[in-house]
Amino acid sequence: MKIAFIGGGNMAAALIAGLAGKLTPGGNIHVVDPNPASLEKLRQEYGVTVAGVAGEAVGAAEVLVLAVKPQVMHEVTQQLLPLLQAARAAGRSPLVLSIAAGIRAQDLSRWLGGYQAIVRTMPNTPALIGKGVTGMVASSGVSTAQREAADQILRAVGETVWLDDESKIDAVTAVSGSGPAYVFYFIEAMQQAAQELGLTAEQGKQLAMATFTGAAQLAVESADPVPVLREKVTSKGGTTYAALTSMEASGVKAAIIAAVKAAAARGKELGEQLGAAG
Ligand SMILES: NC(=O)C1=CN([C@@H]2O[C@H](COP(=O)(O)OP(=O)(O)OC[C@H]3O[C@@H](n4cnc5c(N)ncnc54)[C@H](O)[C@@H]3O)[C@@H](O)[C@H]2O)C=CC1
Ligand SMILES: O=C(O)[C@@H]1CCC=N1
Repeated sequence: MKIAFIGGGNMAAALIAGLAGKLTPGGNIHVVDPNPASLEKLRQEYGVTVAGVAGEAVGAAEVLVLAVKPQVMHEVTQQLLPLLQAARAAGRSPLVLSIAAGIRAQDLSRWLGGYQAIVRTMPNTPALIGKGVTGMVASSGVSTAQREAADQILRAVGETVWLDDESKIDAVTAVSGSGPAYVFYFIEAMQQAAQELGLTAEQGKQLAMATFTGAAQLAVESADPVPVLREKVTSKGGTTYAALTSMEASGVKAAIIAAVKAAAARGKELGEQLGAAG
């Protein structure tokens, strides 16, 4: 499979790490980015071919992964438009796979001259260690083979969840796309509490990290549902009860739910604002 990445930043690097030499040889991956330092790093690590601007190698790819910030997506589509038009004229329609937050497939399609073979995805940063999860939705012009190719690309860095309706991708963005930041925020708070209670930074870090990874793994592996696991930690009148009662009194759960909804609303708003271009 020949894959071209438009944008060679954090998320592209995570995907390339999962793909190069596994799903496809590094030499079959082409990366376009105006930043020479990012390109050189990717070229050295994975043997990918690189370019500062999109050219022939992009037009020749079977999959174009759009991995730039949402704010530059319109400009990038205008650079890709002639290459896709040439591919179409030659009887090919490469799959366009976007990982950008907020950008709607209908806008990508319009910016790309009515192009229909588009898969919109929302990965997350644990993809960097092969533990990502990605929500995905396919436009009507995507073939079964292209859908499978998109799934393979994202499965190279974790799990995939297919959606039947693009409007749900804002919820995915809010839950799992932004989600790692919420977890890191909670870890930071636990570490700060550990230090305020007299533990060293190193001890607080070790305790918080092991608690998070251990509890998350237990939740995945246990036959018990998560609320039951929580109850098993919570002795009546004990320490956990004191902590959870304090959290309830502070409205922590309601605040988390409101925060996730704010992220979903921002995703929708970004889509509407950026979609107005072009
Ligand atoms: N960071 C995250 O947690 C997640 C990010 N995303 C999405 O992934 C996309 C990329 O995000 P990151 O990798 O974090 O950003 P990044 O800033 O690390 O990478 C973006 C890259 O695009 C390059 N670029 C800028 N203009 C370009 C152009 N005209 N042509 C080619 N490349 C160009 C930049 O030089 C940069 O290397 C964004 O749309 C974001 O919404 C999706 C899921 C999670
Ligand atoms: O914060 C953002 O907009 C991106 C999308 C999901 C994670 N980071």
